[in-house]
Amino acid sequence: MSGPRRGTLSRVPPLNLGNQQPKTPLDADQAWRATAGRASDTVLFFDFDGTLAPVDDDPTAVQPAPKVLAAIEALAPLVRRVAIVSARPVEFLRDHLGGLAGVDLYGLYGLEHSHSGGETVTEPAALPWVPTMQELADLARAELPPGALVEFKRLSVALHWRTAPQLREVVQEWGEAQAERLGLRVQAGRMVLEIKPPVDRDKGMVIGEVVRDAGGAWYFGDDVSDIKAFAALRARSAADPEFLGVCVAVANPETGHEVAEAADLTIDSPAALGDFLTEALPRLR
Ligand SMILES: O=P(O)(O)OC[C@H]1O[C@H](O[C@H]2O[C@H](CO)[C@@H](O)[C@H](O)[C@H]2O)[C@H](O)[C@@H](O)[C@@H]1O
Repeated sequence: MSGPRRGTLSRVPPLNLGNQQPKTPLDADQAWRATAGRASDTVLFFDFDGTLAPVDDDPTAVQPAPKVLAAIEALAPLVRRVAIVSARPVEFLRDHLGGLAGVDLYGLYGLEHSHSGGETVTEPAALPWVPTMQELADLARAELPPGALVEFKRLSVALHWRTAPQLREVVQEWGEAQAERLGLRVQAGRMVLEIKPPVDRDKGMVIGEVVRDAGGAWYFGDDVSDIKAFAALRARSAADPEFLGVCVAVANPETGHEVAEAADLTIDSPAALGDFLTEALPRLR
């Protein structure tokens, strides 16, 4: 198994929000020990793609890595809350988490949520944008060259070039021009450009709200959108030195460097995360 390693410290701060506050000075062992003393007051957050599930060419074919779901299910009763925070719709998360109980789901960067198996609630300000997103997906399918993959997610459209990397520039330019034309927002990701409604909601805002009265939190993520979540934990720690925020990057060849720079620890892969969480379990019991 590949264990966690310290994030690399950079002399020149990278251009992201995650490095604006000091990192936690603890290694993984110390961080779990500190968490054990406040487990019932700690929230565990996980991104989905690239964190719980290894990347696949086909976004519909992904599955969580072995051990990950069993470890999360066993951790859930030991901590205050477990939450999955993803760009995927809540329905997709529910279908791909194998009936995981007692876990909160935040989909579409927080535009949707479902608490502990409850109904899915959509941010009302986003709903009027559904027809625009549908039209955008149809237009993308008609206008983008073969090889670009268009993923319609009701309240966002993801334009993928993983299986046709030569199309990166064409897809990005097309997506950015459409976002400007329609007054939408873009979010970069791993070989993907995501186009979203102009509604103020991101992973950082979700995390900021959930940890407001928590004593600690861990966030595991692999992509640039997860850096906003790291920043929310940094901000919470800065406001309250008693709060323990631990930011963990899951390594990858695309966004890995930037995310690791913003994190306290780096884990090699979703499979290694399964081992990491399994080994943490007895420490919280
Ligand atoms: O917030 P996340 O849960 O990390 O979602 C981010 C994006 O994940 C998916 O795309 C990524 O994973 C795909 C499957 O492994 C891969 O083919 C693609 O290249 C990656 O960008 C998802 O399809 C997107 O909608 C999410 O925005």
